[in-house]
Amino acid sequence: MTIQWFPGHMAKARRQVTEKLKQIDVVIELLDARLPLSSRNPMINEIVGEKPRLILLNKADLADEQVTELWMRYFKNQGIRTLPIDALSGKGVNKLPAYCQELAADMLNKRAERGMQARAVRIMILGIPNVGKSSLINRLAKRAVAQTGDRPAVTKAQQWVKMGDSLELLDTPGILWPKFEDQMVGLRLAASGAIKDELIDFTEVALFVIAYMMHYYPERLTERFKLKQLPEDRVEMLEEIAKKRGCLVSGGQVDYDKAAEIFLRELRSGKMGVISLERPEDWEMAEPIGKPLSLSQADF
Ligand SMILES: Nc1nc2c(ncn2[C@@H]2O[C@H](COP(=O)(O)OP(=O)(O)OP(=O)(O)O)[C@@H](O)[C@H]2O)c(=O)[nH]1
Repeated sequence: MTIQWFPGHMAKARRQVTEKLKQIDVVIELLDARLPLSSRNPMINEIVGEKPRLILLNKADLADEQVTELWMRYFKNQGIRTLPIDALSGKGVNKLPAYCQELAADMLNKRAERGMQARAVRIMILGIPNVGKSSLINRLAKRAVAQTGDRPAVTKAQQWVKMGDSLELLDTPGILWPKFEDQMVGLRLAASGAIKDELIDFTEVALFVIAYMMHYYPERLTERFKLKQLPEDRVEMLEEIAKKRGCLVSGGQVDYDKAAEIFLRELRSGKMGVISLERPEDWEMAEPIGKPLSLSQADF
């Protein structure tokens, strides 16, 4: 699904989320474990405010476990609890109810002090498109309440889904936009498959990922493409990939775009192993790896 994120739509999305939040005790912020900050809404702290929050690092099955640990530490330092999960297989999801109960303890205690009846903790899921919100809702509800993947925009009344006696989940997630102002974010989202292929320049995105892998995962490249040594730069690396995958045009020239597309498909299908596309330190670097991509708000 491509969402046309124009300023009016962002304001509307924010209003809708803010409205839903009034009924919520604990917010579940869903991020992509491979690119947590790039898959995060830039105004999330302002939107969520002081409400207790849990960050779920979804698609952890596709991320580098060691890097996921660095991210958990990063968010812990900001006072936010994280849980890596895989919404498809359900791995990690069973810990969620206990975490939500802990985060809602203040609210529950206050109610008890005032002599009010105990009630279920109400939670909702917030995240950018394609991060796995519907997959998680279906997993938590143990049935298909939210549709995943491509679907027409169908509006239906929101409902609470009971999760045991102590938790209630809002069956419609809050959809927010990513950070458009940062072009590196666009590259990471494109690499992860979050942006429609028709809208991306394969070569640009592949060169970004190649540069990243030459730095952090050089042996994956040499092993996958059977190279004795790593080439000098990323363009040479893409040339090698083109040669290995038979992407040649007449006159012996290489077809960069075809090679880039093949490379990205191999990356996304996990053929190069689990890979994280950003690390906390990338956000502190003066010269980021890779070059910017020109994406507009309408591309998401
Ligand atoms: N490998 C892996 N894939 C996942 C996981 N969670 C979701 N996906 C896939 O990611 C894609 C997007 O999942 P959805 O649940 O539709 O995401 P969403 O956030 O509801 O997306 P929108 O409806 O666009 O807002 C689907 O192809 C899912 O199968 C996960 O934990 N691991």
